[in-house]
Amino acid sequence: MPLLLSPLAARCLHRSPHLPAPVAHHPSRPRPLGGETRGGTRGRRVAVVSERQAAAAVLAAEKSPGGEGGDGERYDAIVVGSGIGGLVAATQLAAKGARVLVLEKYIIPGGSSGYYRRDGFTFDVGSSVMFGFSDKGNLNLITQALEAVGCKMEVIPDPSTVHFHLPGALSVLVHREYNDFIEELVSKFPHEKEGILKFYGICWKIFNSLNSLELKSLEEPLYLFGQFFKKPLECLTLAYYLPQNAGDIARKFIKDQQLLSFIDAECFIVSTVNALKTPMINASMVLCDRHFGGINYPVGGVGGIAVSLANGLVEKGSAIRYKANVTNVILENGKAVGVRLSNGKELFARTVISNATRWDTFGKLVKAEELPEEEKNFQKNYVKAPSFLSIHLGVKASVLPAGTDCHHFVLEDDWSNLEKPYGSIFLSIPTVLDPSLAPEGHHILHIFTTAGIEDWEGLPRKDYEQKKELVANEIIRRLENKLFPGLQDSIVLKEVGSPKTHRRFLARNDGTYGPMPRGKPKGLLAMPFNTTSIDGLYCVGDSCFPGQGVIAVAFSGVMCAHRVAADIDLEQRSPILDTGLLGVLRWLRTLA
Ligand SMILES: NC(=O)c1ccc[n+]([C@@H]2O[C@H](COP(=O)([O-])OP(=O)(O)OC[C@H]3O[C@@H](n4cnc5c(N)ncnc54)[C@H](O)[C@@H]3O)[C@@H](O)[C@H]2O)c1
Ligand SMILES: CC(C)=CCC/C(C)=C/C=C/C(C)=C/C=C/C(C)=C/C=C/C=C(C)/C=C/C=C(C)/C=C/C=C(\C)CCC=C(C)C
Repeated sequence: MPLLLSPLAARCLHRSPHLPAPVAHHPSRPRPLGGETRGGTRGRRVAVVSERQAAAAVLAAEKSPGGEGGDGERYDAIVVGSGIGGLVAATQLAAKGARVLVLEKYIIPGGSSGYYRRDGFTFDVGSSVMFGFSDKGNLNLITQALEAVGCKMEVIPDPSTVHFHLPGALSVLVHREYNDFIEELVSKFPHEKEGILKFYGICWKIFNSLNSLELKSLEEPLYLFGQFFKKPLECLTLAYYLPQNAGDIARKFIKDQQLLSFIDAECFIVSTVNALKTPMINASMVLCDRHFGGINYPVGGVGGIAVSLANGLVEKGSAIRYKANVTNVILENGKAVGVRLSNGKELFARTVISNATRWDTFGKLVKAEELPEEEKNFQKNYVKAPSFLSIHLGVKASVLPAGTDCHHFVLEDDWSNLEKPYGSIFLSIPTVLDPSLAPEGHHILHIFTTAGIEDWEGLPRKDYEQKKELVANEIIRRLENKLFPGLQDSIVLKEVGSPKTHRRFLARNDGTYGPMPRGKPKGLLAMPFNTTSIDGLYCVGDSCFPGQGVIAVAFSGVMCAHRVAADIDLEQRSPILDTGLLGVLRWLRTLA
C-alpha cells in the first residue's frame, strides 16, 4: 500500500514551525518509501509519519466524502488537479463555504510544486525560489492562501535571490536589499546608472500599484470597478502597462547591450523568454517582490505548501482524492456539470475548474467537435514552452565553498545560448537555507535546463537511459568547470528527469514548462482569465492570467475562486455587468 499521507492524518499545523511530513515518491520511479524521522538542524525536527499512520490516512481518505465510497453528492466545485493553482482555487472556495472536491491523478498534492524523498534527501520537484511568502503587503499570496485555511509555515529568509554567472565573466548577485543590488549592478555598468535607476524605478511604480490593490477576480465587475473607484491612479497605471513588455521599457533608458542582455536573463528565469517577450507587469512583480517581501524558503521544503493547503482544505469540510485521473469533463446542454474518471465513475458539481494546462483541458478533457474560438485565439498567441531536464543530486558538503549562495543561473560564453535547449543552467541548493533536507554532511543540488520533448521520444529504453546519463553528466561537467571543482566525485545520489518524466508525472502536455508567447506579445493582454467559452467550466494555473510561476498561479487561483463564488452566489454579483465586462475582456484579447 502506498504510504500516502492524507490530509486527514496530518492536520494542518496551525502556526506550527513544522511542515506536515509528506510521503516520498520520485517522479521517475513511483516507488513508495517509508516515513522517516529526521532530526532537523537549527533545533528543528521535521514532522514524522509512521507506516501505520500513513496506512490509516489512506483508509480515512477512502471513507471520506471525496473517497472511493463517495456519497454521490453534487459539489459546488470539482477541481481537476492539485497544483498550487488548483489548491488555491479550492481552498479559497472552501473558505467561502463551498463544498469542493479536488481530484488529483498523482499520489500526493502539488504537481510541479511537489516533492519526493530518497535516501534521507527531500527534493523539491520544481523551483525552490519562492516569491509571495513574506508577512507584509498584499502580494504575499502564498502566505495568504495558507492563512485562508488556518495554516502557517515557518520560512527561512534567503539573503539573495539568485547569483548570475554570465558571459564575459559578468557575475551579479541579486541581494535581498534593493540598494545593495543596485549598487552591485551599477558597479558593473557605471555609465548606465541613470538608466538602471529609471528601469527598476518603473518596476517599483508598477509593483507599488499592484501591492496597493486588494487582489480578486479581474473578471468580476463589482470588484474591478470598486478598485478603480478606490485606487484610480494605481488602476490606470496597471492598465497602461498591461499591454507592454519589459524589454521595450528597458530600451527606453538603457543602451548598453550587455546590460540589456542581463535584463533578458533576469526575465528569462521567470518567463523562459527574453525581456522583449516578458510582460512588464510580471517582470515588475518578481523584480520587486524579491526585495520587498524577499525570497523565503519554507522549512522542510516547498512540498509542504501543497500538503498544508490540502490539509487545510479537508479541515474546511471539503475533500481531495488522489489517484483520480479525470478523462472527461461531462457537458450537458453545453454546460460543464461534472467529470468522468478513468475508472468510469462520474462525479457531478455546479462548476468544474481545470488545473490541467489549457492544451490538456481543451485537447483531452473536453471532447468538443471543434476548438472554441477563445481557445483558438489562445493557441494563436501562445505555444507550449519547452519542457526541462532536471537533475537532483545529493553531494558531499565539502564540495561547496563556504558562503555558497542558494540559487545560481549559469550561462557560460555566449548570450545567444540563453533561450536554446540546454543553453542555460538553473541551480538551487536549498540545503544552504534548510540543512534538514539532507543527511548530515551533505547538500542537495537541484539542477535544471530547458529541453524539448522531441529530443527524447521514440528511444528504446536502454538508449533513453544512456541519453539521460550522458546529457546529465555534461551539465554536471559544466557546473564543475564554472562553480564547483570536484563536483562529479562528490555525488552520492543522482536522479535525472527528462521531458518524458515531466509529461508523465506532472501530467503536463509534452511536459511543458508553461505557455510561452508565439511572437512578441502585447504584454498580458492576450492571456485568458479563468472563465472559458463553456458555461460552468473554468481554468486555473499557468495557462491563465498572469502565467507561469508559483505566485502567479496562486493569483490565478484567487481570481478563479472569486469568479466561481460569484457565479454560485457565494459572493455578490451583477449578471448585467458580468455580461458587459466579460464581453469587453474577450474583445480586448482579440486585439492582442
Ligand atoms: N514545471 C516545473 O517544473 C515547475 C517547477 C516549479 C514551479 N513551477 C510552477 O508551477 C506552476 C504550475 O502550477 P499549476 O497550478 O498550473 O499546475 P501544476 O502543473 O503544478 O499541477 C497540475 C496538477 O494537475 C494534475 N492533473 C493534470 N491533469 C489531470 C487529470 N486529468 N486528472 C487529475 N489530475 C490531473 C497533475 O497531476 C498536477 O498535480 C508553473 O507555472 C510553474 O511556474 C513549475
Ligand atoms: C481588467 C483589465 C483588462 C485591466 C484593468 C487594470 C487592472 C486593475 C489591472 C490589474 C492587474 C493585476 C492585479 C495584475 C496582477 C498580476 C500579478 C499578481 C502577477 C504576478 C506575476 C508573477 C510571476 C510572473 C512570477 C513568476 C515567477 C516564476 C516563474 C519563478 C520561477 C522561478 C524559477 C524558475 C527559479 C529560478 C531558479 C534559479 C535561478 C535557480
